[in-house]
Amino acid sequence: MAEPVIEVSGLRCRYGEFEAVRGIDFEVGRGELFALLGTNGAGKTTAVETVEGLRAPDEGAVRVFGRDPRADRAEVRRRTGVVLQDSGFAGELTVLETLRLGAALTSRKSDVDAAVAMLGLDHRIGVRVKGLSGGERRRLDLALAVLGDPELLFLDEPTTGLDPESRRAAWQVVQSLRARGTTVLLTTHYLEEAERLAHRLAIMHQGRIAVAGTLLDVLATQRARIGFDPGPGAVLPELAGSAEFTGTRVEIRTPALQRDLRVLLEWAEQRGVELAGLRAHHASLDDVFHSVREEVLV
Ligand SMILES: Nc1ncnc2c1ncn2[C@@H]1O[C@H](COP(=O)(O)OP(=O)(O)OP(=O)(O)O)[C@@H](O)[C@H]1O
Repeated sequence: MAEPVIEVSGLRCRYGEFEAVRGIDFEVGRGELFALLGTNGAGKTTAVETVEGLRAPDEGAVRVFGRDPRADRAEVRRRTGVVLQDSGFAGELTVLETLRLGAALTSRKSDVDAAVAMLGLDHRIGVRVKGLSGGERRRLDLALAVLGDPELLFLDEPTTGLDPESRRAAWQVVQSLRARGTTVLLTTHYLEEAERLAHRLAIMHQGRIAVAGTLLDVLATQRARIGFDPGPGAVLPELAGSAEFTGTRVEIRTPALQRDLRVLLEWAEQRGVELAGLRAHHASLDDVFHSVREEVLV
């Protein structure tokens, strides 16, 4: 991995007696987009707030740029952008005034025009913030966070509440940040968002990381699926996976997708039959998430 920008080891966080984060480890390398997913109440916000230096670990260690984000808050903050759920700026200010205020508050050299252009807000700069749509507000939040081109960006559920079109527009912005080499820690409830944007991801459940890695690593924790209609009285060949019949259709869950598919295609070829309605695919992130929630992977 590239030089780590975020290092979390053995992190535990408690609220009184309740342990919300129960010993998690992860690293985010320079230029990497790392997505933290999880079931409700899994501990994502608590973990990210600790990385942001907003709360102290009860146990374990957090390093950002090799520093303690609380003890060296000024230095870490100078190199970091944060997208909050709501920027909290006054609704009476225009978009341009808000961005200028944001630029004045960051110690990095900020290019307001570049942020406006990147986020496609050019035609809205004279509009008061209270007159923006939800999607435009989120883009303004993003524009504020990318002022001064931070090395590290925390994106906390950046597309929550957006319609599909605004969500796609926000993804484009995140993709351009990714292309520029900005390191990003993203938390999201949208599996598709993580699937499209993240280099690596982790799924948390009840304070622990249940599964982590590249998308392929994570998908490989679940069996792939092959489904087709074998026709009446068919006896399937021996497969690595297990078959389950529902009506006329058979569903095979297999750890060896390519091998079982080859065996089935050869079998069909020899019998001179079509595998009607054939579908073969790796597990989806949704399958993995479901297994985590059902605690199969914890
Ligand atoms: N201030 C608090 N006092 C007591 N318990 C808290 C506090 N904040 C969070 N918790 C509990 O800690 C656990 C983790 O919460 P956290 O907000 O970190 O999870 P999350 O993964 O971000 O959840 P969600 O996806 O639902 O927003 C939850 O069970 C939550 O109820």
